[in-house]
Amino acid sequence: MRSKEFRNLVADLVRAGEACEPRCPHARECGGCAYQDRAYAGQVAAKREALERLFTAAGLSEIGYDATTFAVVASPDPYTYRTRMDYVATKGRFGLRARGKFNYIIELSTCHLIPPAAFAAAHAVWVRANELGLPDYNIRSHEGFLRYVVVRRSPDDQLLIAIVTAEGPYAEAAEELARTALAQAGVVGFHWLLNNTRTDLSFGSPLQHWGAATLPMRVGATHLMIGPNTFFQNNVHLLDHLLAAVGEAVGPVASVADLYGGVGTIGMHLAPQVGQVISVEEVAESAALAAQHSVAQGVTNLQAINQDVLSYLRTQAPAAWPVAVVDPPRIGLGPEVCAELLRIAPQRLVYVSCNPITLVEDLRILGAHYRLRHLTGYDMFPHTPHVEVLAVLE
Ligand SMILES: C[S@@+](CC[C@H](N)C(=O)[O-])C[C@H]1O[C@@H](n2cnc3c(N)ncnc32)[C@H](O)[C@@H]1O
Repeated sequence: MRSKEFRNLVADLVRAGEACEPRCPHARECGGCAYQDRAYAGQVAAKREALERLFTAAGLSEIGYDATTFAVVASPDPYTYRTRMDYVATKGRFGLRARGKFNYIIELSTCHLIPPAAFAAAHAVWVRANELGLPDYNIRSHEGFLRYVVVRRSPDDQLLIAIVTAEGPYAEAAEELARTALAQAGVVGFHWLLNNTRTDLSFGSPLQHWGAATLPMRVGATHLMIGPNTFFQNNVHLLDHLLAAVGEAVGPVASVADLYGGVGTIGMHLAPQVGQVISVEEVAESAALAAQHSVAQGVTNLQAINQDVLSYLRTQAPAAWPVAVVDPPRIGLGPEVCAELLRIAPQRLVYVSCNPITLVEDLRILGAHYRLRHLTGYDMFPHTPHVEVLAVLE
């Protein structure tokens, strides 16, 4: 099954579920939420059914998949769950893309994917930008300045705001936007990021910041920090559950490789229960934050390595560590990383996947030497077709 086919299958199954009144007035047209008009329990059941069909069609039962025990864990709250929202500023509108229409932005007066205060802070920056006469960015003609207002939000509702802009003579206005942002409830810092390319990305190189440079993210007993560009797990309500399941799957081992380690969210969680964590991450800023987190909290058994996973694996001897956790981006591990894992052959692989299609491709390769011991879905992205899966192989 291809990604598009899987998305369509999820959509068809969700649409066949029980209807409900969406909480958001924009839900029927906004691309941010596709399924708010379907009861949440039905959304979770539909994702379970879609995954079950995917895994069965892929023949995963040959490596130990058991449809009778497979479940998808619901988000404790399907609203206000996100740690990041990227609102587009273009052609006098501030909001998200219309469903199925890349170039049309729905003007949002509210958004239920983040807490009201987080939306209000981002919106206040947009309102002030208009008062200052700051031109927004035209995504067709590529003229203008303000491209995105990004809000990063911590589990305890502190906020980091960023504007992503093209180049322009607006340093004073940016300063004024920073003042506005920092006056909003919960905002600890404001970043000005430059994206001077034609590529429509809500990331950019840091130009200047006001207030705190990073946002404190407390996850369970762990204290982490993220910058405006750094990856962080998406769902504040379900993250503890996912981390607990990863911890249980890893167990009290001598060492664990945390591959695609990011800022150390999983590695720091595992550090108290294992002898050593080796966290491997290719983005320098994230790897540096993982190292800072361990130093700041007196964690002496986490080593943060700034390297591409494949090149790191090529330096490792067979049985280098008894357990590896892999949490790759949507493209998955791919054949080369899988081949290296098969060569090193840790006793257990704990795979956190944000893309079931690439997970299945990787599991078919890893199935040459591994059996599936556990498979659970996590609905980290309510109201969207996305779903996370945790797979444990031995
Ligand atoms: C899905 S995120 C997981 C991050 C982390 N495990 C967490 O829980 O926050 C994937 C991470 O892999 C990193 N990454 C992507 N490709 C990589 C590669 N080839 N080698 C190392 N890290 C990579 C990304 O920068 C990102 O931080």
